[in-house]
Amino acid sequence: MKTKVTIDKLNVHFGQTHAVKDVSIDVPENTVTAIIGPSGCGKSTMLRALNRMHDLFPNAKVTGKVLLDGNDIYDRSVDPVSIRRRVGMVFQKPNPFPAMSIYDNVVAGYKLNGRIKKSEADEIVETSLRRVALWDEVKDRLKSNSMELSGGQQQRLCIARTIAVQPEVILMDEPASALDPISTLKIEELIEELTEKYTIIIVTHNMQQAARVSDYTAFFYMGDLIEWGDTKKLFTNPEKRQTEDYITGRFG
Ligand SMILES: Nc1ncnc2c1ncn2[C@@H]1O[C@H](COP(=O)(O)OP(=O)(O)OP(=O)(O)O)[C@@H](O)[C@H]1O
Repeated sequence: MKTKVTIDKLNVHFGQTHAVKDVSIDVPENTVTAIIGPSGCGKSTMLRALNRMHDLFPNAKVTGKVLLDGNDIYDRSVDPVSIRRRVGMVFQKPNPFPAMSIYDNVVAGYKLNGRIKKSEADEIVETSLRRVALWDEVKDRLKSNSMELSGGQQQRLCIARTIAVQPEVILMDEPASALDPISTLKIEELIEELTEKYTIIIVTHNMQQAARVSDYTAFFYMGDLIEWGDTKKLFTNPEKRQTEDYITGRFG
């Protein structure tokens, strides 16, 4: 299987805090990798290092390498904006642009590439909304404000906005933790479908969710990667004692 993202001896510091410690992981293409671990162990920090979001935090220092298709995204010649286009992100709380319609939200990122024809925008909106299974629910009110949607619908809209720019990798930071069980199920089903086209890395607090949606799991503890590998194996026959203690609920 082709490796899409190679994380090689990655470290992230915030001043004195060493949040991610010498982490190396290979992420195979068209799979879901879950990042799990107790609060504060560095999951979100790890995720944000994968599309250079830390460039936006003046106190963050990233060392080591992150390769996308073999090329270092931290290389000096690389424009971080182009990386964020290839590596999209979905956040914990649905964050549609509040002043915009459903339609405009979907094409918002795409339009940054320059002016587009209405027919092209129409097609992107329909394709993206169909892919997140939201089209039938909203096709008759595309010009309504996005805030009129439920939380679960808003999150699917945000995923549609992310995929509209045709990324290669999608980072998801607890994408379902603010949602009810039915919306959560829809997001989980969607994640599975999206692996046909994308490589997905998801941070989740919910171990059942990690076990349900992911092919590979990485367990972090206090900034260290304790163990990573096949999800079924990690949850049934972990190699490290700390992993076993965590997945059996002995701490965290
Ligand atoms: N912008 C920042 N400035 C300073 N310290 C930070 C920043 N972001 C994260 N940290 C610190 O880095 C460490 C890891 O935080 P991170 O948010 O990655 O953990 P997490 O595993 O995602 O936690 P949670 O599950 O609670 O969201 C923590 O000690 C946190 O306080």
